[in-house]
Amino acid sequence: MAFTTKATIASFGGKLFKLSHSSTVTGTPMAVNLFVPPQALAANSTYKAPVLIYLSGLTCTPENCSEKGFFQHRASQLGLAVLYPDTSPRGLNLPGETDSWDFGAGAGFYVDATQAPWNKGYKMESYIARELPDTLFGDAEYGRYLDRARVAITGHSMGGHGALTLYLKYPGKFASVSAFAPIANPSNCPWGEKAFTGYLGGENRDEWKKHDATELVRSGDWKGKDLKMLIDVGTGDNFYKQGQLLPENFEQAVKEAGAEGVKVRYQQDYDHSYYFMATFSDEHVDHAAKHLGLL
Ligand SMILES: N[C@@H](CCC(=O)N[C@@H](CS)C(=O)NCC(=O)O)C(=O)O
Repeated sequence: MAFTTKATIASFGGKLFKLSHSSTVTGTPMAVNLFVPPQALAANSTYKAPVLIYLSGLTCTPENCSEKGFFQHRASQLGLAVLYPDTSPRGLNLPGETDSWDFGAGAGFYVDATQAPWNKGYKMESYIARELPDTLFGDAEYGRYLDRARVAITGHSMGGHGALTLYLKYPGKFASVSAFAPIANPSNCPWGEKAFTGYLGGENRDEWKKHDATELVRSGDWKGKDLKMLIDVGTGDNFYKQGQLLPENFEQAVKEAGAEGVKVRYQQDYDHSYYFMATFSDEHVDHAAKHLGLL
């Protein structure tokens, strides 16, 4: 069994499993929470739940969204599993790793670092896109609840950047994508510039483009393609007002690329907090469920 079960918690008729496993990619133990809906848990059930991966934002662990995002509410009704990974390796003890809240621990940015010392373990792209799903779906205890062929992705802020970029980088891997307040053009905002300088190198701006949702849309052949994408941004979000998110740049790139199926909604007065996610999580679950064949 690849996972150690730290806790099992009843939630909305299903179970939230708090897990830990040893990651080869990061070289550390990784915490991850998994919500399994009641349909898959019922005695003698052969139901395999499709999976929605939720990528969290800066400073988060798997707990933030499990406790106050309320994705379990609608996921339980529809028979959807939700996977909440961590946002970085923990405990590598790299110099400066815990000095700031927007870089290093809790701020892995869902890229594979190329720069020392971060290239030792800060490989969150490989971890989320490959190692975690491979390990989970192959696991004797937890894999049996899940349908590995039906996976969608969502995320918040840094995790919204992760969801959009992984979706665009790995066509076909995820049935749909959604995002709350995503860092949509990291090459042009302070959070992204700091992270990409540290993880990818300040001189490598061409490399940055491969990890920037706006640039990935700009450079790809998306004309007439249905991107199956839902994005919500709160107009009362201070990070939006400070220019950290830049969803308008993303919208402009989508328009120029001629892509279809991208819905960006500006939600009046909502801020950057989990009050915002909890308000719209049912709708983001429905978006994923539609593309996973559950609605
Ligand atoms: N620590 C930062 C805020 C960081 C922040 O807002 N993080 C967001 C993601 S970008 C979050 O989800 N925080 C955890 C929470 O609200 O539970 C500050 O002091 O301004």
